[in-house]
Amino acid sequence: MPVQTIPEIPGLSMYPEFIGPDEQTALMATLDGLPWSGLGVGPNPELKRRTQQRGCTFSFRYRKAITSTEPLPGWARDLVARLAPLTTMKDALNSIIINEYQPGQGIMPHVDSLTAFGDTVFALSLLSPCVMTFDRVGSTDSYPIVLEPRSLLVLTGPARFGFRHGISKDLVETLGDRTIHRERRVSLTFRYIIPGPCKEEAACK
Ligand SMILES: O=C(O)CCC(=O)C(=O)O
Ligand SMILES: [Fe+2]
Repeated sequence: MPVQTIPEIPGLSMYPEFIGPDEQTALMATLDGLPWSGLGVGPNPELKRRTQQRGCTFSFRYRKAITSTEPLPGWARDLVARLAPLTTMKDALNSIIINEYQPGQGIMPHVDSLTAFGDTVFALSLLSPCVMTFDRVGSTDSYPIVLEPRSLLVLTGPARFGFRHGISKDLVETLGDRTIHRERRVSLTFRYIIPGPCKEEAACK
C-alpha cells in the first residue's frame, strides 16, 4: 500500500486511495441510512456539525466514554481489519466518530485528548477534499496538507501528540496551485477509547 509521509510532521502517514470509489459510495449509503447526532441531538448535542458514533460512545461534555464496549458494526469490520496492521498500538480500535462537514463547517485546531484516546488515530476522508492544518504545539510552525477523498490519515507519535490539527470553515481554500471549493465532506475517525474520565484540564477534543 503506497504511503506518503511529511518530514516536518513525524508520525504522520497518508495512504491515498485507501478505499475505492465503489466502497466510498457504499459507505456513504450506509452512513446516510443511519441516524445522525450533533446539532441539538445527543449524545453530543452541543457539536455544531452532524456526527455519528459507533462502538464505544464518547461524550465531549462529560469528558468520558458513556457506553461500555459496544461492538463495532458489521459494516466497519473489514475497514478496521485493514487498519490494525498499520499501527503498533496494542489496544484494539473500539470507536468510530463520523463527522460531517457541510460548506462553512470545520473543526477547531486541537490535539485529540491524550488521556481519553489511544496513541494512534486514523481518519478516513470521504467526498469533498479539504485542507487540514497542523500547528506544532509551542511554536508558530504551521503545515497545511490536503485531505483527499478516500485517503486515510494515520497520526501517531509527534503528529498525534505534538501538533494541533484543524479544518477551516472557508468555502474556498488554496494550497499552492490547488484551489478547493469545499463541498460536503464526511470523515470517519477510528480510535481506541481509554476507559475512565479524560484527565486533562483543557476541554476534551
Ligand atoms: O475530519 C477529520 O478528518 C478529523 C476529525 C478530527 O480531528 C477528530 O475527530 O478528532
Ligand atoms: Fe482530531
